[in-house]
Amino acid sequence: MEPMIKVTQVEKSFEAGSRQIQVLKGIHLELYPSEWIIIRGRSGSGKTTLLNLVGGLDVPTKGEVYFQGELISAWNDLQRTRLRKQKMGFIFQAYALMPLLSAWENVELSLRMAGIPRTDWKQRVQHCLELVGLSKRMHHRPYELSGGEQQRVAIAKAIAHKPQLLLADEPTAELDSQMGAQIMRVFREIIAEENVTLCMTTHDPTMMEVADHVYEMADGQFNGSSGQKAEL
Ligand SMILES: Nc1ncnc2c1ncn2[C@@H]1O[C@H](COP(=O)(O)OP(=O)(O)OP(=O)(O)O)[C@@H](O)[C@H]1O
Repeated sequence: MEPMIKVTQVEKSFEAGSRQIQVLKGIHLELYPSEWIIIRGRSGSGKTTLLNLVGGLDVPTKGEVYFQGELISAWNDLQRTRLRKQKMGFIFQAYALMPLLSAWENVELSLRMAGIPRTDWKQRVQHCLELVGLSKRMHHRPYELSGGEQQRVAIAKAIAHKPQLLLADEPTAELDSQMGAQIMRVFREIIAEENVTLCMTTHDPTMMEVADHVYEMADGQFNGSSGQKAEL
């Protein structure tokens, strides 16, 4: 089977005044369809930088990033934006919901932005909100929801247009451990139901056993991989 994502010998440096800071120092990563991987590491180790490269938000200084066999690190901004819009969904630490819109309207907005025909909205919004366990809170606005519920709306939004790859940057950082575990269960269900592939970052050691693979990032490099799937 061909990997969905392949990262080969990737390096990334940033200019800081007259200095160059090398943040990624030779990363190799393969992510297969319907797999769930976690990139774990301390703050500043380079997790977000790597996720941005996998999601085509940025390009490496050296090395290659492939998506479904296409060398996306050589693509221009417009091509990468189009790819993100069609095939990827993003989830962040802060839930990024529209505060005046209900959960339902937030998910609907995501379908509108993705250019999905209006006739498909109702069924898809309902399905996504049910999938994240919010069937009883569909018409609540974000301020009427707990942090965990808001993050679940954000997940419903991110999967609404049926992306193949889901990228989640510290999705549980703002939540207590119980709500964090609930988000992990939601992810597992989404992978099973929607055949989505998930790449997420965390610095929480308790999250490790849920994924297919855990990559430990330290100072811009992987310390080897580990981790076995466990029951939630
Ligand atoms: N655009 C940029 N310009 C300069 N330095 C940057 C830039 N983006 C990231 N860095 C630096 O790269 C290093 C790694 O940042 P990154 O956000 O990837 O780490 P992280 O592991 O995701 O950390 P956190 O868990 O705190 O989000 C940090 O030292 C950061 O300051």
